[in-house]
Amino acid sequence: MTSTSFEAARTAIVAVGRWLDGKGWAPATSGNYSARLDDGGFAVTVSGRHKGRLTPDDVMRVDADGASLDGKKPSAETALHLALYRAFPDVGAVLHSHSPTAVGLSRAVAGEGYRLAGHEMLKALPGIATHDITVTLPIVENSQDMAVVETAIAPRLLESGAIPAYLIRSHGLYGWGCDMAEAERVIEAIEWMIAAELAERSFR
Ligand SMILES: CSC[C@@H](O)[C@@H](O)C(=O)COP(=O)(O)O
Ligand SMILES: [Zn+2]
Repeated sequence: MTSTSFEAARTAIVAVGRWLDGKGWAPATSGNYSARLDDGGFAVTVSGRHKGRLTPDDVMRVDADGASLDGKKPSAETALHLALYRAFPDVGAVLHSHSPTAVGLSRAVAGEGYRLAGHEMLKALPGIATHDITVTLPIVENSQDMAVVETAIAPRLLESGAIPAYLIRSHGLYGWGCDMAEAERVIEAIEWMIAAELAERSFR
């Protein structure tokens, strides 16, 4: 499923906000979520709302250019969501989380990516059927100008073996999937692998 009704998207987005906040991955109004709609538009979280306390009214509609269709103010990062829907027609949902572990990794590690290798959890990512693989989680620099972030990440998304996630340094994690369940799985799997690597280092 790559698109859904607005009402179903609202329900799914409210629920995913509660889940991410419960994990500690959506503090202090951070994060934003979206879904592709049947009518060609997109459901996205209203800017500035606490994502663990969303109501259906905190989920709004935008067109493919990000213009508000109901007078509300869309997420400041709507352009990053729309870029993913444009690049991948089979993407149905995009999630953005702000976990301390993922952000800590992005600050501690220099360079343009972080390699994840050998984890059984890699099989939670779409298209991966073995632990015996190395993937790169791209890291791009943060900017308040979404066009700058989008330009930095665009070529990385199309690399061979690219995974459906990236980190913005000192900011947070983006993950996506064909539907909300797959996007949740991607975020949860990446977060888990980052936490596992942190645990591994602490044991050494
Ligand atoms: C402390 S709020 C973090 C924001 O600046 C931003 O990064 C974010 O994730 C939420 O912005 P929003 O406009 O509510 O979608
Ligand atoms: Zn953010």
